[in-house]
Amino acid sequence: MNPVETTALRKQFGDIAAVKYLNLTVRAGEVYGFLGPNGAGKTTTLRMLLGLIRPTSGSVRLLGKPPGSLDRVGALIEGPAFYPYLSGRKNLLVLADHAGVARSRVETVLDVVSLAGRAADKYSTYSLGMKQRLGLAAALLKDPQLLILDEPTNGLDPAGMADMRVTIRDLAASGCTVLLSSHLLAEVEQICDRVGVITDGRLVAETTVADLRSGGTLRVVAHPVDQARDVLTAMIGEARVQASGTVFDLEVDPGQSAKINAGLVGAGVSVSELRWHEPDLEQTFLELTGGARDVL
Ligand SMILES: Nc1ncnc2c1ncn2[C@@H]1O[C@H](COP(=O)(O)OP(=O)(O)OP(=O)(O)O)[C@@H](O)[C@H]1O
Repeated sequence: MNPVETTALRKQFGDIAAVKYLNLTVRAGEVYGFLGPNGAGKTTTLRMLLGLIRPTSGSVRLLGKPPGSLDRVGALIEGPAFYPYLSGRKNLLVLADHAGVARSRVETVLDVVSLAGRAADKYSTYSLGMKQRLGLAAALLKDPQLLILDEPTNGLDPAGMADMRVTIRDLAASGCTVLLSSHLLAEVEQICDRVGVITDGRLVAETTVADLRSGGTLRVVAHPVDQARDVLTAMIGEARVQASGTVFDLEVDPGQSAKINAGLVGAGVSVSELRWHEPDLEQTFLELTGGARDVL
């Protein structure tokens, strides 16, 4: 059983089709990044997953059940409502009592989000990052198997973002499955195992972050060009040689660079550059999201 499964999930707001036939699968134990530009349909999807709004059609299974009052799902989706005049700790105690969770759990979750040192201070004195961490602490009270986080680092400064990333990875390492949305490619790349790219309500790609990073080329600058092309074609085949002037991009493993260099030099070709060229993730995402620059 996958912790999250949607089938042909769709949401229509009047004339706006916010989510279009979405099939989403989040596997147990992974951190899944739901990446898309502003307005792509991420929040609408997460709200449907949590049963906060009803899908127009299609279905949702969370931990094998329809959405609703699931004890083992934690969420940070809309800015959580806390009492400004109570401390962080007192706010969590109120929530714990309301949810029937043991009060001792409050200290545990304060530790997990590194807020124990400021837990006695009033919520109204917290920075945005601390407010966000308290929101996460609240989502963790019921010791969830699945965490659903909508843009968990939105509005945080770089240090706050880094803290939040570490906390999320730690939670995943302790066995919690995490689904988070983001409009930042770099963030998803750093925290997630797999990524689903959504744009205009549709899932346009789903892949592992490892796969995204693979697939670079060996870049060679060599001349005379015609002779270099002949040697390279003979060595690895025409289909794996892309040429632009004296620059060749070769679809080979990085480990083949020494052999290719030796082949070229041995044939009397002069090699002035030979280096591994990483795949251009930004370009890939621009293409996938129709040029939406706010994912970068
Ligand atoms: N309650 C609503 N009524 C009408 N339209 C809505 C409503 N909620 C969302 N939409 C529209 O649905 C589309 C998807 O919005 P959604 O908030 O899900 O996107 P998002 O990917 O989460 O973007 P953001 O990062 O900006 O929140 C947008 O065009 C939005 O204007």
